Amino acid sequence: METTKIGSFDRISELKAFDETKTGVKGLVDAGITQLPRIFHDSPSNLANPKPPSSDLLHLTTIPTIDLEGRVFEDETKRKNMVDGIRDAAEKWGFFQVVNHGVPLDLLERMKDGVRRFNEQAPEVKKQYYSRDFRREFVYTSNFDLYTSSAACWRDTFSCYMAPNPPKPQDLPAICRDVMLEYSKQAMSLGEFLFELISEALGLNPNHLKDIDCSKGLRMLCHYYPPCPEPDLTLGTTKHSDIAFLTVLLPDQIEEGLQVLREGYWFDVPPVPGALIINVGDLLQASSCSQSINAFCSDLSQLLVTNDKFISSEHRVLANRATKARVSVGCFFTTGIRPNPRIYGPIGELVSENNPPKYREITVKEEVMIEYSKEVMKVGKMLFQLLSEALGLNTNHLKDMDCTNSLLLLGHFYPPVLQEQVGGLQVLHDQYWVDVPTVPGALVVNVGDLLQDN
Ligand SMILES: O=C(O)CCC(=O)C(=O)O
Ligand SMILES: [Fe+2]
Repeated sequence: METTKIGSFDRISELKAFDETKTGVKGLVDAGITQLPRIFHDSPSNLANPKPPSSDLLHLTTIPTIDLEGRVFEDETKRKNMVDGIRDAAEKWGFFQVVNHGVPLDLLERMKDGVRRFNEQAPEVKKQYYSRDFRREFVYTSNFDLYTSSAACWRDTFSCYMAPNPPKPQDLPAICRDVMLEYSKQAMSLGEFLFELISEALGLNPNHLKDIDCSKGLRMLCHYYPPCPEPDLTLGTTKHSDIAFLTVLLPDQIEEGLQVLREGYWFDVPPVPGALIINVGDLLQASSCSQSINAFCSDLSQLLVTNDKFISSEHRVLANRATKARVSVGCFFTTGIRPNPRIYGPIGELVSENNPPKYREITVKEEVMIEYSKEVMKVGKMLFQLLSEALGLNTNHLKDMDCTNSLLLLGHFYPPVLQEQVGGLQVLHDQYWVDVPTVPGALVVNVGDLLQDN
């Protein structure tokens, strides 16, 4: 089928042409396209939407909703119910919704309006923020992984680190500046309260997770999912788990679209009026991403802190089949860009003779390695598809032989002779050493012994 064959059209040129418009998928909708461009066509296996047979639904219903009423009044019985509810949800789903969370409902609406307004303003204004340079304070882009994923998603996003060092107001677009600053403060305060409840749910002192800085860094990702002309051929966000301690997600109440993977089935997250969706991220404790990154990286990716008590579930967003845009705002509690990396590892109190530590300690720098290795896995999968086709085989042939199952990451440092962009790598070709030229932003790929030995 043409849509799954990555090598059957000039994908890179089409990706570049799309990227250079700097107006994202919203720009395609404005141009009136009625067919989905090929760069967005995803594979049937990624699009599959297996639902559990009805008998299985008895024990797997839906993600729980927890009432946080009493957050302000410090009601002890209510607090115990919250803690119990969170423990159960975080162990079984890694996801829950919260109502009566204390964030003003009109602020939720104003925040979503801010995201809509940014994306729906004149293209010339938006374009000045479009970039793939994530060192910038505020970045608007379409698909962070545009050039590395096997299919682009029907989604545009803007993002910004809001804590520990909030941006200067003038670094944020005027159209959503005030509401971003106001909403992120509220999300921080809710997050701090949730980290207290989560600490208690783990049998720890309420301040434990706050004291190890889990609630200090906040990254905000605002997504815009315009109506998709062919929503059965692509996704809004592909399957992933969040690289964070905890995520507070403000969903659009109108449309469903977010799904959580549990026991191999995709569960829709139902809209609950006024609710925020909370999910455990990889740093609080991941289990799912470990399946994709093995070998050396597995003990890094299967992170830490709760020693497997809580799960970081994989989730995705279906392409928007409604007539109006769907928006969402994710607030990710993360270690952020911290000058002195602190070490995270399974919390001592959660480790015992019967429950030995499953993960070793990692530093924040290793968190970057995990993020990088996840990206490299994606590039690798795409390259193995192209290599299979180059060998005249079925696109998935090498992947099906498990060639993409494990990854060994070696970080080399050559002081002080070699410098970045200076080169140094040589390949023996016809008995001559040929320099590998430096190409800015490029990755060097080579065939290994296992793919073909001579
Ligand atoms: O848009 C959504 O509902 C979810 C987005 C998400 O999962 C993410 O940004 O990590
Ligand atoms: Fe996510």
